[in-house]
Amino acid sequence: MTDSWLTTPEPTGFGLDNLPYGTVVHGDRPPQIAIAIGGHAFPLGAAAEAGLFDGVLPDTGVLTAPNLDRLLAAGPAAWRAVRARATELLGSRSHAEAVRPLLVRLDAVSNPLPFTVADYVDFYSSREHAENLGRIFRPDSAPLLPNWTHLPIGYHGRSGTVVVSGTPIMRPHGQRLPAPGAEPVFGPTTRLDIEAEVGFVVGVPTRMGQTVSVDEFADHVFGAVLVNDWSARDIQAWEYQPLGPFLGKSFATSISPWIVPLEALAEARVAPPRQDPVPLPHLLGDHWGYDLSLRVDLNGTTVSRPPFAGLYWTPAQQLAHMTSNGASLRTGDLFASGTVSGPQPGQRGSLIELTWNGAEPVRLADGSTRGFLADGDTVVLGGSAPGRDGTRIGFGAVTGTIHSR
Ligand SMILES: O=C(O)/C=C/C(=O)CC(=O)CC(=O)O
Ligand SMILES: [Ca+2]
Ligand SMILES: [Mg+2]
Repeated sequence: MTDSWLTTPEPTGFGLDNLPYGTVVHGDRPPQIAIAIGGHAFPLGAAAEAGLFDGVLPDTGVLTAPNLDRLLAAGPAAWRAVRARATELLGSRSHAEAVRPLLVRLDAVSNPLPFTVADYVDFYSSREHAENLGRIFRPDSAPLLPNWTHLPIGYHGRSGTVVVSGTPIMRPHGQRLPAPGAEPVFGPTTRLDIEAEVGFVVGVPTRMGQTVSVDEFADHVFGAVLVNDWSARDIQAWEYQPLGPFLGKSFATSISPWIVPLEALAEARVAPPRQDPVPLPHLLGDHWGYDLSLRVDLNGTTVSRPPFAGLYWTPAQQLAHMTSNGASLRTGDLFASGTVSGPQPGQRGSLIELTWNGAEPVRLADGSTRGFLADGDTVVLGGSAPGRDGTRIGFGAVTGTIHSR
């Protein structure tokens, strides 16, 4: 926040070098897009109507739209132009008089889903996570299947149940085996879990037959959000072979309301991990990882701090792989990294790993323990990245509370 004329009592991670985008509702005004700055939202619809973005984009409707769909589709040149103008408006004191009356405190707005989620893909790119799940689900086989080091494994999820932070999570019902070898029963999951992930939001679409190379990542991807891919482990374990996750993961996936633009993550780029074997050519190019630090809080107790930097497959490789067969992209496609787990036990991004399938429950600050989630539990995922000059780029948070139905 040091460069802005706005000051906030405590660092929010929403400084001038971040400027994440979301959708806000306040008062009687219909939803509009906004940028978060410090403890405030800067509504871009109102700003455009006040003439503050005149001449910045050929189509001002992009800024007065009810969500980010049109800005996502407008592409990198438009993203740069809006960001440059917002940086001027929020960074230079000469604009304070025009901007200040438009600002709304973040605690006075609600955040609808920031964009229309088109398709939703979930990868499986953390080697530590994949090995842990392999050991738990398939104890008699090698932890990694042979394809894992050759391509970013993923599956198509259910975009219609991607919800914004704060949306109540209904405990799913489904089939599970009450004991190994027993007959299946139907009822509420007894193994409700989280998955701490990072999701990337596609702006610029492609035609069918077109592919997106590793080098073209930034031509298509707008930014990143935190993702909690809620998972019912008992339903999953029974249903997943041979076609993969289905109802155990399709009931809800929560995302954080503010999309951090790729440009804000420039300082967070890190070299990708060494890949052995060297991937096939369609997965090679100029690519990088991101040094994002995640945090998982369960009812106010921090239970994990997953590091994103060590992920085996990078977001650019995920996108290249996802389009390598010629499948088209749509504006609003969301592809998530997969659960982020690091090598240390305190860095695991799911309860099934943290508690080793419930056998070693985690202890919370109130003295209670959890193998999996109980009704009434609240999970908050947070995240941040290094910014310029020692500052942090904040992702805000994605929260969800479990309800029975
Ligand atoms: O190994 C399995 O059978 C299942 C793995 C998962 O549940 C992981 C998944 O959804 C992808 C991810 O988040 O990494
Ligand atoms: Ca997942
Ligand atoms: Mg899900």
